[in-house]
Amino acid sequence: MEQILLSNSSDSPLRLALVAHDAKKGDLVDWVRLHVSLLEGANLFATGTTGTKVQEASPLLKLTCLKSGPLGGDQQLGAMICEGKLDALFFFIDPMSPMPHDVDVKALSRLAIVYDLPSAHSPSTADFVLKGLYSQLDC
Ligand SMILES: O=C(CO)COP(=O)(O)O
Repeated sequence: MEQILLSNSSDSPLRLALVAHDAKKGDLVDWVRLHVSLLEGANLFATGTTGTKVQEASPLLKLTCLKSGPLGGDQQLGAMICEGKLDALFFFIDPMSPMPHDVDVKALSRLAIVYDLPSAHSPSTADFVLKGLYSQLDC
């Protein structure tokens, strides 16, 4: 099994993507608050509305807001995955609502699998992924 490549070196901050559908934005904001001390050391990228809410709740984070998901933000993150510019994806998907941009949601999830990018879709898996990433950096 190939070793997961984290960032460019152990000195560079992790590059983490944050995305949540509307019904899950509160869960993501709570999860970020819980892990804010770890996340303050990371470079964060988020789709527009998610990023705005995360930044309001945790203003000290280094966060780049991309386009809103349905307006191309999911695809911008997909391009970053292809280009090796992300170390993990935290994508809190709403499994109960139909999405007008379902193709973008699928494309983003699919590219994370294609490139074997560590990904989490719920708070409990996000805990494992984040702790796993930082434990690799500590080695
Ligand atoms: O729709 C999204 C992901 O598919 C999220 O986009 P926003 O963060 O702009 O709401």
